[in-house]
Amino acid sequence: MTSYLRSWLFTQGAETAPLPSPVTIIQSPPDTDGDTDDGDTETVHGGDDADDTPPSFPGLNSAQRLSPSLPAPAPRIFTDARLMPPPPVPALANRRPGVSNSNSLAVPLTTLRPPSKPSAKRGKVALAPGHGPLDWANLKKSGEDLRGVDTLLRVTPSMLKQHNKRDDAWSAFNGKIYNITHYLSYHPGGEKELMRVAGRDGSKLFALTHAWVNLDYMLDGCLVGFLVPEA
Ligand code: HEM
Repeated sequence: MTSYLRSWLFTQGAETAPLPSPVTIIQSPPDTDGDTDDGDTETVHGGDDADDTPPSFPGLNSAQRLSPSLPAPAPRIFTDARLMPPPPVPALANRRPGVSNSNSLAVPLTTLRPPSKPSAKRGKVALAPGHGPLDWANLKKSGEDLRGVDTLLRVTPSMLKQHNKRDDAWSAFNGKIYNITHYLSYHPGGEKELMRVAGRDGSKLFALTHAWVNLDYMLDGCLVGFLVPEA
């Protein structure tokens, strides 16, 4: 093939025309029949048969070359958010304090209620030195008699009423009678507050003030007996 072309070139005016450069690209008119493999190559190689010339890109006849050169559209990049919608908001995130949620796994309503505003009346008092909670715990362990009675008693309301003094104070809490005399100076709310229930049933006031306090544990060494109706 190459030798044929070379001989053709030489016979067509070898005397006047200079020799073609070793590699010459000759652009042929567009192939009308679309047949590109018929041996009519567009490139003529000089020298040997080695073909190291990269192909034209885009191809000489490609539609890309024919179309007006428009800027390439920016690639559309889909982010994760576009491809995958955000997860649904969990039901617990929508809950409102104090509002019932039909979801059975919801936190119990009692824990969703907003905390009550602290009352202006409430407040801890400065306890005397040696009268902190740990001191009270140590006093209970000391074995000192905090009850003032030998055996547990059946206490009627009228009996209870007689123990309403600072140095002899009993009070009823949930059916149990406690001698609160020794505890008065250890009470974080102050003696005065605690004395309000001396000689009477303090269950309601206690529950309204600080129901979370473990009274039965704190005063276990002060148990006097049990509240019973009048005979
Ligand atoms: C004998 C039964 C009682 C015991 C064992 C007791 C025990 C306590 C304890 C442990 C605290 C500290 C609570 C805390 O830091 O969270 C406290 C605080 C207080 N208590 Fe009592 N209490 C008793 C009865 C009462 C009663 C009947 C009243 C009301 C008349 C009362 C009024 C207060 C007040 C106002 C405080 C301060 C609350 C605060 O920290 O804001 N306590 N009490």
